[in-house]
Amino acid sequence: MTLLEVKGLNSYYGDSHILFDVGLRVEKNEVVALLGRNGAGKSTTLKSLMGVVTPRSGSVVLDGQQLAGRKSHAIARAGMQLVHEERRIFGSLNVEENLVLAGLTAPDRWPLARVYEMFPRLKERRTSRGTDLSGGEQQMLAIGRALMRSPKIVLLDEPFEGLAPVIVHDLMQACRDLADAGQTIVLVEQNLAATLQLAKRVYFINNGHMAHESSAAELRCRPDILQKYLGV
Ligand SMILES: Nc1ncnc2c1ncn2[C@@H]1O[C@H](COP(=O)(O)OP(=O)(O)OP(=O)(O)O)[C@@H](O)[C@H]1O
Repeated sequence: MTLLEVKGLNSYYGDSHILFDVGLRVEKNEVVALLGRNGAGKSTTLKSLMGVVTPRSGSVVLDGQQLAGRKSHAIARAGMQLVHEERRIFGSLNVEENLVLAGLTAPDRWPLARVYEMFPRLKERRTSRGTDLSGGEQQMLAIGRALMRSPKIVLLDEPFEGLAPVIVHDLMQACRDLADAGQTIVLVEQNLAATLQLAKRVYFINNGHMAHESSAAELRCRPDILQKYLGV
């Protein structure tokens, strides 16, 4: 079943046309990745889905509901969550307060215990303030906050960026558990190995245009595609 269907998305920053008729589809329970060179438009795509950037035209249908043109808070209520690259958490609040606050206005929410089961590290650190967390813990908290709202779909913008390999390993495991539990995810990530381990399908975006779609399995034996769209 298709959970998210995006068609003909055009987004701008001021007069700069950034996304050109972007389209993509995500099945329920699927992990889909969006890859592309720096500045290709990956973050802008996620922001356009979430209403952080308002697309000038196009359609974003989540579970039968048209979301294009709506405000982010309305899109969040409809079941979408974006975990920003810059991990928006409250530094002065502790882990548990951050989580509880995230769930407060949600129409539906995960029990705290379920987030702690997914991220045991957050349970250990539940009384620590946001500012006292490591980068990896902050990322776990940012994802945990999104999960508190029981989203139909989570958009992850470079979750592994700037993290030490050992932390990436732990976070990867948590993301895999999340995917195995049926969470639908759209992932933007520079770490190709991690992306291909998590995602089932991959879209390549090039200069704001959706350029190619491939299964992760195919990509593992087609370095030419990676070379063409990522230069790696
Ligand atoms: N707030 C902004 N105002 C103006 N232009 C922007 C803004 N944010 C991004 N851009 C431009 O839009 C284009 C797409 O940027 P975007 O951040 O979506 O790319 P990306 O694929 O996520 O790249 P990266 O991997 O470097 O994060 C780039 O040319 C970028 O310079």
